[in-house]
Amino acid sequence: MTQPLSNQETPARAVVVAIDGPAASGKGTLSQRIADAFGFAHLDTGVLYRAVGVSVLRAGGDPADNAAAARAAYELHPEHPILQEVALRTDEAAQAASKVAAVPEVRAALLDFQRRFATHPPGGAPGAVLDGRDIGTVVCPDAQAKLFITASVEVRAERRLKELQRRGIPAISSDVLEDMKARDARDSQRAVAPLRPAADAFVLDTSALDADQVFSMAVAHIGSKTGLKPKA
Ligand SMILES: Nc1ncnc2c1ncn2[C@@H]1O[C@H](COP(=O)(O)OP(=O)(O)OP(=O)(O)O)[C@@H](O)[C@H]1O
Ligand SMILES: Nc1ccn([C@@H]2O[C@H](COP(=O)(O)O)[C@@H](O)[C@H]2O)c(=O)n1
Repeated sequence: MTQPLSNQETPARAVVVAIDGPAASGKGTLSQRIADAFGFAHLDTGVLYRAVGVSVLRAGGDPADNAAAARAAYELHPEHPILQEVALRTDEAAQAASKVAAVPEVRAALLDFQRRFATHPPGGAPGAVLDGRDIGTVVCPDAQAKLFITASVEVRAERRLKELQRRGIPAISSDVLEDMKARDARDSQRAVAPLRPAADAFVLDTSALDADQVFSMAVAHIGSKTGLKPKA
């Protein structure tokens, strides 16, 4: 992936909040709320892997083919229209993403863009929230605050099922659960940048917490690490 077009440079060191966790744990919802509350920029890094996976599928390739995946990753750039497509939200895209994500060359190709987003948040924002699988461990190991958001696989599958139903997408409960287990296994067992909490991450099991409770606990943790409070 090539470098982003020049955004306003940020003079002071940007605050970086790393939020990792498995699929449908709620990290995307939390990350956007944290970014809005603190006036930070937000990068959903899963979108990058989804875009690479979908590009390979569209080219008629196999997402598990290292060369095809690496090629698609190097061709991706921050202004690429595929990054805005709703097609990235499908389960097919998620499964393809988790296959290309196991390819070391893909991860290497996407690394600079993610790091530059963290150090130079777009629009001159004073900080950045990045969510994914390896933000606290690999992409931004020096992030000031790291959270690992998780929940039981059954709870996560139920949340995803409800989300699909809300969006009018037909889905079968047992299929959603099996797909989530398969993705969890691929993401946590791969050799490169596997899904796991950083040693210094605040691990939050949200199985019995609603989104507001998770937000409050995350704000308190970020405050304790950075001294920052959300904007009024
Ligand atoms: N604490 C929570 N309690 C109940 N539902 C939640 C909670 N947090 C998020 N959700 C809902 O769960 C679903 C998944 O959340 P979200 O998309 O934020 O997860 P995610 O970890 O970013 O998933 P993915 O990695 O697949 O992108 C959404 O429908 C969201 O509204
Ligand atoms: N930092 C990341 C982010 C994502 N992945 C892979 O992409 C898949 C889709 O991610 P979502 O967050 O959109 O669900 C995910 O299953 C991972 O395989 C990654 O490896 N690293």
